Amino acid sequence: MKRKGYLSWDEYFMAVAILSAQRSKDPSTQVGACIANKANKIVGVGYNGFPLGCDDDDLPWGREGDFLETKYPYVCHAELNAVLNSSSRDLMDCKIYVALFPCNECTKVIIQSGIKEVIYLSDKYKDTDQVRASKKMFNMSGVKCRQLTPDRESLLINFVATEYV
Ligand SMILES: O=c1ccn([C@H]2C[C@H](O)[C@@H](COP(=O)(O)O)O2)c(=O)[nH]1
Ligand SMILES: [Zn+2]
Repeated sequence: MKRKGYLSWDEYFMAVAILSAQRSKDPSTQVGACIANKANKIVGVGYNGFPLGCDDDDLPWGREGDFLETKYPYVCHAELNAVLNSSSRDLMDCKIYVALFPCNECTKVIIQSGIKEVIYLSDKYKDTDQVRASKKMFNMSGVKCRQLTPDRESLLINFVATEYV
C-alpha cells in the first residue's frame, strides 16, 4: 500500500518556495517563488535579494527613512528572480507559487512571461494600491489567482543523517 501523508503538488511547490525564501537576507520579509510547468516540473526558483555583484552587507536592509537608504530601490523581488533564473525561456501556461501575493511590478513580469496561475499563501499587503493594481492586471489578463490553504500547518526538514540509514 502506498505511503500516506505525502505532499500534494501544491504543497510540494509551495514548500520549495518557502524553502527558497530561507535564502533571503531581508530581516523583515523573506519571499520565495517556485515556477512549475504543466508537467509538474520545477523550471525556476527565486527569493528576494540584491542584484548580482551588490554585496548584501554594503546596501541597506532598512524600510524607513530616505528612499536611497532603504532596501526598496535595490532589492530584486522573488518572482522576478524566479523568472530570470528559469531554465526555460518559455513559461507559457506555467504556475508560480509564492509565499506573498505579488506586487504590481512582479505582476507585470508574471503576466509578460506567460505564467497563467498564481498560488499564494499570504496577502498581507492586500490593502495597498500596489496589490490592488496587481489584482486589476491579473483579472484583465486572465491570470488565475488562488490562495492555498494547505492540509498541514508545517513541515519538518531534518538534517540528521542517522534518520536516513
Ligand atoms: O512581490 C513581491 C513583493 C515584495 N517582495 C520583497 C521585497 C522586499 O524584500 C520584501 C518586502 O519588504 P517589507 O519589509 O515587507 O516591505 O519582500 C517580493 O519579493 N515580491
Ligand atoms: Zn514584487
